[in-house]
Amino acid sequence: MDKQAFQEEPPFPEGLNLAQLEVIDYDKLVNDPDSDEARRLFEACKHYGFFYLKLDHSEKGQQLLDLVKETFTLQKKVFDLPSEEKRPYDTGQFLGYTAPGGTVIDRNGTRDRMEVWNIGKDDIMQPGYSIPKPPLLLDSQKILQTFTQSCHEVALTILAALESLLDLPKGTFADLHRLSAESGDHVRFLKVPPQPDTDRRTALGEHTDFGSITVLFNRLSGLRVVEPGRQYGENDWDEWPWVQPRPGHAIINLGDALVKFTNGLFRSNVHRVDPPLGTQKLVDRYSLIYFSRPRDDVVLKRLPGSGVIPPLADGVVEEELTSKEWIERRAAGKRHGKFKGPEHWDRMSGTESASKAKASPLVAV
Ligand SMILES: O=C(O)CCC(=O)C(=O)O
Ligand SMILES: [Fe+2]
Repeated sequence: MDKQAFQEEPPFPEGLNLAQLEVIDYDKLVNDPDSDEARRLFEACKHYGFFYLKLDHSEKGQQLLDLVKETFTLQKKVFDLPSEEKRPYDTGQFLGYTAPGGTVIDRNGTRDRMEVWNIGKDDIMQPGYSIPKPPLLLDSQKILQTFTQSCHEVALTILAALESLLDLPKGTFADLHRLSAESGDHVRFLKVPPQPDTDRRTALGEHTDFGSITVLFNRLSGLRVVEPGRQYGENDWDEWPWVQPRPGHAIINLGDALVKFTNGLFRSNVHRVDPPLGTQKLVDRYSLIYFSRPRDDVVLKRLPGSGVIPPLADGVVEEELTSKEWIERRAAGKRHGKFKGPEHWDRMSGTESASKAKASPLVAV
């Protein structure tokens, strides 16, 4: 049996230019946050800002993989609900349901080719929140809670290893990302349906994630990233490397908050989702994602007290934006009805230009 293939999915297409991402062992990070593995993680965060997290040979990791399987089944059932049952939950807000074509994916206002359900962490963990949901999701509170706790733990484990190498006081990141504090963390169900051969387009446009650590599970081709240091012209759109999902692994990427905390030492890589290729183009593409973000009230600025984080350049004054304000600004006009044109789009951007410009070489550990 090919260990790199998902048995229940059509095979990953051959001959694609693949992103060469590091593989980091979750078990080693859990057991020794000061190991060589942590140093490799640190280098991967400076270089690609994306890496694989190997989960399948530890008990904790395997528990998460079992949950992922269960949650994939749940999301399929949720998206299989008839449109009229889903539509009432599409209120134009970031959290809740977004029907296909409900967001714009570029500065020209092109519509997406995906279906999304964003479920807030506070809604999942705090019973009083209760954003309206269909019975299927209300009945699944327990599995969503366990998935949230498990992914949050993954994020904190990664952050603890990074914190030590950033020479920050122990517990800095744990405090900035408390599970019990209000924050923009959320679970995302994402479905990209097959597209006709005559009209195939990017499903989710290029972007950086807004928060700290993204824990992503997908099974098909589609995800594409920017190769560090490579400058892409308009015509090189099809040269972005593809990320091949690996059974037993999560794909992890860093978001804007970590770029801001580290004054650009870490990279929040620009990525997008194209329709799958080969025989994978015939089936629905699902992803299951946990976005971890700093507490709502945290101001996204260079963290003090580290000799490793580069100092601000002379004359640079950082903006005073909280994590909540940052997410609102970035998400604000992406809903189709709220989009106000290319300049408006540019004002919603995050750390994309820094991500594309910078290239820290991968240092071997
Ligand atoms: O589906 C994927 O592979 C990536 C999705 C993504 O980048 C996102 O939802 O922010
Ligand atoms: Fe993303």
